[in-house]
Amino acid sequence: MDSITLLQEAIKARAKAYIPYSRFGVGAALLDQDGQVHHGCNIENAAYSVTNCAERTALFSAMAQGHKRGTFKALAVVGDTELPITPCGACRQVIVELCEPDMKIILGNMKGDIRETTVRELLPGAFGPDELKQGQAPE
Ligand SMILES: O=c1ccn([C@H]2C[C@H](O)[C@@H](CO)O2)c(=O)[nH]1
Ligand SMILES: [Zn+2]
Repeated sequence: MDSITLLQEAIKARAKAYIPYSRFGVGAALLDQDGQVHHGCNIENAAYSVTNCAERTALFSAMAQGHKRGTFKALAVVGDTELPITPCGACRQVIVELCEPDMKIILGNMKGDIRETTVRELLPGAFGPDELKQGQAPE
């Protein structure tokens, strides 16, 4: 599936956003290794900080369907921004956790601007699963 098609899926996902507070809809489309697309949208909350972004919704939805860390092929994200949307820090951390460093990230806006990047570029120097040493309790 090409980048434009995945971005079009992200636009479809954006229509499902639950955004009573910000009115700022975001859509995400996650391509898995079987060629299936998992939609994500932002889902806000009256307790604002509990809001889930579109990117995390797509990843968590796919994981809940049984897809595994590191098996995803691409993630497209779209919002009504001046420049292609740029994921928040929390989502970057979750993307690093669940996606390979060289996985493609396609960022877009509603005017058709597109920026392609990678997981590695989105969060350089990330603290990820490889940094955790198991079973070493502090002295
Ligand atoms: O990449 C982004 C940036 C923002 N939002 C959401 C969070 C909140 O609902 C609204 C405004 O920040 O947009 C996303 O879903 N993804
Ligand atoms: Zn986010």
